[in-house]
Amino acid sequence: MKILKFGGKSLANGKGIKTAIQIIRDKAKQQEDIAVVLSARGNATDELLEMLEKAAHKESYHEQFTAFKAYQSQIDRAVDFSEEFTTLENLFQGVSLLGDYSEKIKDQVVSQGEIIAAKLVTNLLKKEGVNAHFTDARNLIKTDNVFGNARPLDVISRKNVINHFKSHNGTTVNIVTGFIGSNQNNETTTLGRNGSNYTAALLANFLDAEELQNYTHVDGIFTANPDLVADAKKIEELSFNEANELANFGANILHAKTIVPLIEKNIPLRILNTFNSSDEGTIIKQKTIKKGIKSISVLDNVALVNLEGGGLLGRVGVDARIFKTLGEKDINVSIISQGSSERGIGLVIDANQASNAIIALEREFENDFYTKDVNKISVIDDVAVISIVGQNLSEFHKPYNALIKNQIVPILFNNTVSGKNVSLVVKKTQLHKAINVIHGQIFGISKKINIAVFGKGLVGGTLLDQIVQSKKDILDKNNIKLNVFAVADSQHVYLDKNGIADNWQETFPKEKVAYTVQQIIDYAKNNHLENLIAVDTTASKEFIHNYISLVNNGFDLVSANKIANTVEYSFYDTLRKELKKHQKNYLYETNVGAGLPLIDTIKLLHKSGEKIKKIRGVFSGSLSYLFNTFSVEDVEFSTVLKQAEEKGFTEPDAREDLSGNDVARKLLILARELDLKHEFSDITIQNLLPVHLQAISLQKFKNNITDLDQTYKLIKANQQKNHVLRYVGDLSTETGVLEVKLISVPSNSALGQIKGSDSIFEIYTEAYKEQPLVIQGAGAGAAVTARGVFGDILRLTEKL
Ligand SMILES: NC(=O)C1=CN([C@@H]2O[C@H](COP(=O)(O)OP(=O)(O)OC[C@H]3O[C@@H](n4cnc5c(N)ncnc54)[C@H](O)[C@@H]3O)[C@@H](O)[C@H]2O)C=CC1
Ligand SMILES: N[C@@H](CC=O)C(=O)O
Repeated sequence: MKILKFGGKSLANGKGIKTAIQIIRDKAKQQEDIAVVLSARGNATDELLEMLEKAAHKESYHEQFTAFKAYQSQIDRAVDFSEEFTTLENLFQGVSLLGDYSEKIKDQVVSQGEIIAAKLVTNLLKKEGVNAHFTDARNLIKTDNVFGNARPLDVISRKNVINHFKSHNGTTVNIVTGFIGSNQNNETTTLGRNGSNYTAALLANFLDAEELQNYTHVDGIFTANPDLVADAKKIEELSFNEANELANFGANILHAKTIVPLIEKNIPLRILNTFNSSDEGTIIKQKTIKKGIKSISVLDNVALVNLEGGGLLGRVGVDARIFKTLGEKDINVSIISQGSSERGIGLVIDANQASNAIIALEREFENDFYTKDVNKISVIDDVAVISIVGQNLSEFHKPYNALIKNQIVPILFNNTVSGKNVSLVVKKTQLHKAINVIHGQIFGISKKINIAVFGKGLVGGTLLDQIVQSKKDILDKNNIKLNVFAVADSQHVYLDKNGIADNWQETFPKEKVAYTVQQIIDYAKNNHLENLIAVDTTASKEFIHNYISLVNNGFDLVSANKIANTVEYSFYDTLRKELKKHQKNYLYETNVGAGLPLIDTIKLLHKSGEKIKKIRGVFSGSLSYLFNTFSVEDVEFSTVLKQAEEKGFTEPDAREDLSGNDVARKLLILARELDLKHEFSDITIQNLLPVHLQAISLQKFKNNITDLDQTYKLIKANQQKNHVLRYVGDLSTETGVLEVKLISVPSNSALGQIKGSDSIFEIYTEAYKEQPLVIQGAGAGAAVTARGVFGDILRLTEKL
């Protein structure tokens, strides 16, 4: 036999009840041996309780009652509910007169919901030709006298059920009311939370069913609550033990007491979706094939009570007193944590009981306060418990590290001795983010990286386009979801927590709003965005002052902007200390050589102890292009400069390149990588700009750009034969000299032979003494730079 159980939503008017009837009918027609257990339909239980409350407060419940009756009768007007409706009317009237009600009355009221459901379904099935039999569970499930949460009496209930099914067998399909029973005086009782599931589990146990099929409105048990984690996936199978842990820790589709009768008889429980008949659901059984982490569940209506005191050390019986005190107040402790120093004990309890718990504990430990053995009993009531069911402790460092990287420091930990369940208490405000971080980490379904791009000019804009083009591939290949939630220029931002549109260029002007960086930080916080990266593709001297605040607020940094690495050393140093303190990363590979792997190589050589003696080369892509072209073509200097600008090689203000500042910055960045604490002012720079073009506005400079032509014509003409101009940087760690200057070199030398916008870096080390290690390639350009920034982002995603 199979027991089928249908929940309230599966029996609601419309598609629910229609489909439920079809499912039962088809199984009956296929001569499956089934019994059906039903909850109240739709929101009937809640509505009955609301009306009862209204009656107790002498408020009018009549309108709601009329609507209730209409809803319940709507599907089949032939069913006679007069007995149930009259019972309810009488009960409400009585309660209204008294202005109060007991748990016993409440049970009589709510039980009508299940009775009405079972009567209706029986009738509908009969119309479909099924030999359905209305079965009132009050005649079968006998309970104690605890109204509202009655405990079934095993022996007598078992006997009643077996006898009933003996006399109603064969083609009969028993339609049983869930949730309700009766005591020895035949007074109606109810089985408490998840009571209908409990009835179904008891029936399965008493009748040795082969399976219990629980029809719900979801496809099964998920790796996490899909309302909180968009990436949550359905679990195919769970063991009873895992289901039990999930049940204990808030997976409200299950309840521990409903699993026990199934474990006893090894009866599988299948969670199915009434509305998705093609889905196999989740099966819960004794043994499963797949091992490992199965699900994350949450308890969010909890409080953490903390009892602290130096005098607790070595004292016998403290825990016993705590539990006795709480037990007397009927307060259940779901987690206890005590350090080996015994100076503090943390207890997780239901949030609604926190005040009672504090009052009771303060009373119990009153004398211990006087003797100063206990200093403090406090409560943190805005906490939540996340339980990772199936989590092996040996693997726990992964989600833990991910939490810390996202600035979520759990308040308390707890694990089961079997090592298959770890629970964390976190601040409720961090719950959403925490559960997503853990889920992404342990299921590896896809790790979501939330990116804010500051600066949407040449490099930033190209980067955004590259992300749009590649994000699907990256998701498919690497399981990484790149979610750009903010794009900003100097004044406006376009925000979307679910990711900017692919046509962001068109959307930006429509969606943009004025902003401060703090508002973007708050946006990320309020939307629980995890794995945050801020990308600086500005050339701004001001923007870098946001770096520390971004780092403090959980962002890792990627930057094409060279300013932060080249302002005074104290800033450089402070930023690194903040990064270390917050375990954040700052990647800036494109600062020198655009997309070339230069900084990484230098770092690696330096870290490995290889002494770098000298770095020399053409550091600037734009000046490389400028002099490569100008040296060999008969063309004006200003014309080539304009071409370099148009090709995106120059800085937003090309004078940054011509002044030598940009190359000097690159030199300084490399020097600092080698632990030289140089300042920008320590660099000897040959400025290629005549004085009158240096301090004027950018526009004026552009208008007078041809003023450069005569000077460079002369310099070019005065060179030795077969020589070309190159603007080079020279860094000597031995002398500490950093120099940038224009030189003339033989056209067949290494520097003389470079083409286009190529940069070339010659790295002389102890191992690479005579023949330097050479890195050469495009040293500027939006596409290569954006690709380099993208590379940094991807490098970071591996660390997150
Ligand atoms: N072009 C190249 O080959 C390379 C460029 N870089 C660096 O990339 C950076 C960007 O260069 P481009 O894209 O050519 O510049 P760009 O001028 O085209 O774009 C800069 C963008 O930053 C925005 N911006 C300015 N101040 C801002 C602020 N405070 N907050 C937010 N946005 C702000 C501007 O509105 C503009 O959209 C520069 O720092 C440059 O040194 C680095 C390596 C190579
Ligand atoms: N303007 C720079 C761009 C890269 O940093 C250069 O020309 O090298």
